[in-house]
Amino acid sequence: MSKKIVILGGGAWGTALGCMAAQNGHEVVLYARDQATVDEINHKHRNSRYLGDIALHDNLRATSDAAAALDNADTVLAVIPAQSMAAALQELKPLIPANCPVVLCAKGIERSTGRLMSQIIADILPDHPIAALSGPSFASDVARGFPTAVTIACENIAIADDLAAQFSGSTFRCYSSDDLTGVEIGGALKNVIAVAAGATIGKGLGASAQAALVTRAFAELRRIAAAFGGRPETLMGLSCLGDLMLSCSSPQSRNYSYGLALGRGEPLEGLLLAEGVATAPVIAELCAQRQIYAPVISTIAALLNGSITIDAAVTGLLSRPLKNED
Ligand SMILES: NC(=O)C1=CN([C@@H]2O[C@H](COP(=O)(O)OP(=O)(O)OC[C@H]3O[C@@H](n4cnc5c(N)ncnc54)[C@H](OP(=O)(O)O)[C@@H]3O)[C@@H](O)[C@H]2O)C=CC1
Ligand SMILES: O=C(CO)COP(=O)(O)O
Repeated sequence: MSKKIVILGGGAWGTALGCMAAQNGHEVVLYARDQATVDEINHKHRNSRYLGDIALHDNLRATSDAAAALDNADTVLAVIPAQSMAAALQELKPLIPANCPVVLCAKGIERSTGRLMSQIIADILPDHPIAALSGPSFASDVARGFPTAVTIACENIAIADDLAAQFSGSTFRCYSSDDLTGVEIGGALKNVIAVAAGATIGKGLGASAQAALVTRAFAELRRIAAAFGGRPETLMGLSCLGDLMLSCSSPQSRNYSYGLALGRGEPLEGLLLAEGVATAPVIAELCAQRQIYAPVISTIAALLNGSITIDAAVTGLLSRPLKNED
């Protein structure tokens, strides 16, 4: 059944998800604060600032009027970067219709508080069903209609199933899960590992070191997810393992590209926002507070704050004594 889907955020991922939802026959309104982006989407079916010359779906409409966008929304997708999510939702809160599910599409943890995105929603919009959409999916692939699969998680599985049905189409497949925390942890933490994978390759340490690092990190992410109340097996799916495969190997990933530049000793200014860089120290701190054994994350945090070199980080990690499933 056709729904009114409202996308908050006119960047690469919001625009791509808007195209996908329009392709599925929904009425889609994208809220972007930048009027030039709105005009370009409505008149030229492009978002050149974020998606180059990719032709957008004809039925994707945009507006900078948040009240008009959110009026009678059935489902809201929050596609604003993690560090800006709380401020944006606080501002838009009075406009979001009661009981309307909010689907989090950002991957990250709030740096200033250590909150997962779902904790932000629970604090700001406590009466709304919360879901997360996550998995291996580059915006440009989805906007072009390339085949993609993701997970949609909500603690109420009936809502997750309903959302998965709303967004699944001929080129975009959604699997449902009731493990919101597990899905969120996988999506947020893979960004950190992608930076490290890129740095390993950029430094010329080889694909074998990259594979060892990512595999050890994956074991660690499963432990961290369990400590936060998620199910380790959830991380075997698209939202963690799938996204590690994508983000730890492709220069299309901002996080991997940031790591490549770091490893090569290239200038980092001007690179696109790499969420893993913001997230690594927060996760390391949260793990330390909860006494979670997280050598990979803490080593990456130390690398990013400049207190150790990449060689020391990679060789140090690979020579640590083994513990449990490491
Ligand atoms: N790009 C991708 O391939 C994928 C991205 N994601 C996740 O999606 C999230 C967003 O990424 P992406 O779309 O690529 O980021 P972009 O940098 O492309 O776009 C971010 C958008 O958010 C808008 N924005 C920022 N702050 C606010 C605010 N306070 N109110 C309203 N709008 C705001 C920006 O507006 P303005 O243009 O005016 O600055 C911009 O349009 C990230 O968490 C990322 O991890 C997930 C899967 C794939
Ligand atoms: O999450 C993504 C793909 O699944 C996008 O990754 P980056 O943020 O590293 O570009």
